[in-house]
Amino acid sequence: ATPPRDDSLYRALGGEAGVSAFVEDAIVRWVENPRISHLFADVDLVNLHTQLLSQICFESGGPCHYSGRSMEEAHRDMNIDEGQFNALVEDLIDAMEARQVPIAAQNRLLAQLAPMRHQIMHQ
Ligand code: HEM
Repeated sequence: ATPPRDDSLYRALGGEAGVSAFVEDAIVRWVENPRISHLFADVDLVNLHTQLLSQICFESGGPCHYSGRSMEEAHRDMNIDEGQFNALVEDLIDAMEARQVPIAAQNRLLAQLAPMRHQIMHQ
């Protein structure tokens, strides 16, 4: 039997409604951020929201499966540099702050996502 997943981070992020809300808020910020907006110009933002919701749900222990592309594949040919990576993360933090995600939960999620930078940058 598989042990039950620890969904404490998912719950601390506000579950499906909470994650959905801050992901939507973050996407609006990315699209409006002159440092990275050009990368989102031709992107299907509804699909992006769906994929990020399921990825963050999964990564935080929630009852979801991520069935989108690998991080290498999703960010291929964008040649994302460190400044752009940090710009996206700063907007994500602002979005979580605006949606009143507790700081401890913000930090746990960021720690979970940070190691992915190697699969995302310079692809
Ligand atoms: C830890 C950081 C990041 C995570 C977890 C992440 C996650 C994702 C996911 C799940 C998708 C959807 C993949 C799919 O549709 O199959 C995606 C797409 C995308 N990401 Fe990221 N991403 C991150 C960082 C970045 C950065 C730094 C940028 C640019 C500054 C970026 C730009 C994009 C764009 C433009 C797309 C849409 C690609 C397309 O639909 O063709 N991402 N990302």
